[in-house]
Amino acid sequence: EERLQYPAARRDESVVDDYHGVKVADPYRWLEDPDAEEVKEFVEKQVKLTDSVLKTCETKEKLHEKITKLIDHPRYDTPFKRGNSYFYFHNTGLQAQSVLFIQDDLDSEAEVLLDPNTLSDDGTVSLSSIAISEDATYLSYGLSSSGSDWVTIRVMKIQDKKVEPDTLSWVKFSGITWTHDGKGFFYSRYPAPQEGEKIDAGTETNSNLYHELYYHFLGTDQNEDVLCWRDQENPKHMFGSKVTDDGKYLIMTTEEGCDPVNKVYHCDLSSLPKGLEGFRGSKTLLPFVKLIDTFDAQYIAIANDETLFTFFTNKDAPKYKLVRVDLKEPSKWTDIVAEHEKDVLSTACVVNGNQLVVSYMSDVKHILQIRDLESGSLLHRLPVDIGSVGGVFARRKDTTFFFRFTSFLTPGVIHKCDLSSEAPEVTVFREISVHGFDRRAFQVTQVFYPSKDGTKIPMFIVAKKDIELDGSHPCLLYAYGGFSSSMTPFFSATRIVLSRHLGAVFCFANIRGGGEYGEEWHKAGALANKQNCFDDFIYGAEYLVSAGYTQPRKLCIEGSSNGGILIGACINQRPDLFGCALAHVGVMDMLRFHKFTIGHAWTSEFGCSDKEEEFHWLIKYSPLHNVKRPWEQKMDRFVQYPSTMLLTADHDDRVVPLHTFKLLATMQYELSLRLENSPQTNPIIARIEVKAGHGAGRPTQKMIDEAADRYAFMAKMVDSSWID
Ligand SMILES: O=C(NCC(=O)N1CCC[C@H]1C(=O)O)OCc1ccccc1
Repeated sequence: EERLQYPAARRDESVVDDYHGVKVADPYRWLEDPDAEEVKEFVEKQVKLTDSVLKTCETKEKLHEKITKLIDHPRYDTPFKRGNSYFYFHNTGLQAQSVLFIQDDLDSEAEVLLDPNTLSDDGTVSLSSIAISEDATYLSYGLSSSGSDWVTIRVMKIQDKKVEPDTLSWVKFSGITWTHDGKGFFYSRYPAPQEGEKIDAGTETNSNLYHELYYHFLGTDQNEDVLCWRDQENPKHMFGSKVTDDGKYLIMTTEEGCDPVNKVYHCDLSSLPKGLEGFRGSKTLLPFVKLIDTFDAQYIAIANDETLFTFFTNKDAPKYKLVRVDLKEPSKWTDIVAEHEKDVLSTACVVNGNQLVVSYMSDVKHILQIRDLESGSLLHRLPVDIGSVGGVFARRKDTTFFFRFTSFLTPGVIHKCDLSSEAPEVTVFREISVHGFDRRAFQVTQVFYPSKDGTKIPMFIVAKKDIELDGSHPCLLYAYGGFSSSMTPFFSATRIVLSRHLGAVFCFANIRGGGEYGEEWHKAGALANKQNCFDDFIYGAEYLVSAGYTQPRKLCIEGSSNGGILIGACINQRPDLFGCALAHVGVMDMLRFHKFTIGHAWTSEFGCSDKEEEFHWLIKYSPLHNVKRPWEQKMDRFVQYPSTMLLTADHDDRVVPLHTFKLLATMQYELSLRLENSPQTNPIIARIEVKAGHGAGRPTQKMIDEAADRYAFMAKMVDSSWID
């Protein structure tokens, strides 16, 4: 087939860095400036090239239509109580953003409280967080534009839905937590940009440093807010806040990266002589007591009775446990729910006065239990199918709570659990049905295949029932592998369409780096062990081929963000194993990622090229630095890179687009431009979205458009035919 004409991108051979004596060229360094005319031209040419390729992907329109139809079903999230009202999010199907509803009772008329779709004409303003005051008088909410991490906090009076003038800017990576007097709330922010420092809400690449914790008094200007905490000596530190259920304590957590470890400071708000008012206009920080002042474990406060606190922790418990401490005797800790020998404690939430709702992850499936808060002893097991439980928003004073259940073949069920009688009563509160989807046509299998070092890796395989294991099927293999983030079953309308109309098998490999088996599993795929993630994924692909599900030229691999590294590294290491590769918002320059926006927080997972030993970990797998021509390697047969689509967006300030731009230019040059008649005929392209970010808050239409594009590309490249 004809070879693509790639746009030539300038190579500045003069840019060579010295990492601990090792010279590393970075000829596309100029692509790191999103505002440079030359970069805008680069993007324009790449968009044109990609559009020309997408025009030849004939399943695009049909995929778009089928995905739109299947996504167009009403979706609800779990209801939660504040004051005497219930709140829940709902999407009728194709709304750009879900809408927040309020109702007095579960079966009374619900009305719209906040509809983010009215905040922009193209649905690109999204709700990033909400917090309702204790008596449900006020709703404070964070708005983000074009998918950026930057948030503007607003406040609405619930009773008349009037939006107050309060507007808080420069908010990022922030919770919102009200004091129970309803006078205001704690939130986190970054300092306003210095003179001349360009911050334009999501397209800048400046590093986010010197996080601060503030308290905002309702009805005042942001510049009157009380600075509660900051740490000038530790620019990477980030501060979270939570007011306890009894309204008495402010619990502040400090993180310095993405590892599940944090400090815990507490402040007894009732002991402040003049309350928080006493701090207005002063630079004095709040008087915190340091309960935990190291980063050797994670501690999340889940309940307290006066000074007796219950914490969710991984201290000496990589599969997590619940512990208790009296603030008056901070060195005496006792186990309440001991670490399970196999299952990972995932969530714990106090409910019904003195009970706990806890969920465990057992071989990547959730178990739900009710336990006694005081002793931790098991009271009830709640019946849930094989799948994922989420959205448990319980309050100590509620006897009822709701939870969401989903799985690969269950679009989403909201269950209600009533604990008012002796035995819990679990009922279906809302069932999300997807018309035209018949789960009986599909089957889900969980396999445990051995990786390179023999470690058993779980993988979910979803396929139409009774397929022939003759290697003929297109297959989509997805993984993430990092940040102790676990990938449990979830419903994807898009993948159902791929299965039904392209005959695709879709798979999810729970590779190391995730949290599926606790912190050991996470650490086994991080820092010096990152290659385990790639081995796990490669062996998963080999398993799918040897078991007859698919064959290399029909196998498409896909990953996002940290999962984008996975894709970049795997096509570098095994270009022969895949027919297609889709890498979303990947971190592709592992030597420089820590210099941009929040990248510095990821050194806990990847290490940092500033350190010699860690540089040698990173240079070995960094996608940008390991693009090699397979036909020049000692590959045992003629090999080229799979057809590759890199995806990014102009307002992605989590993983800045420069990673994708630099890898794209490098692959197009090394594999094609630098040779006459290169053997690389598989396309290497990028899909660059505008007015979009890392993914959170992306409007439905943009998600459908992107899915249709990338899977039409996949369909063409693995040469799968449409099934009506
Ligand atoms: O950076 C992340 N999360 C990690 C993240 O988004 N990553 C990690 C690598 C690339 C990208 C991804 O995989 O989505 O969130 C910001 C944050 C908040 C609080 C404390 C530290 C950091």
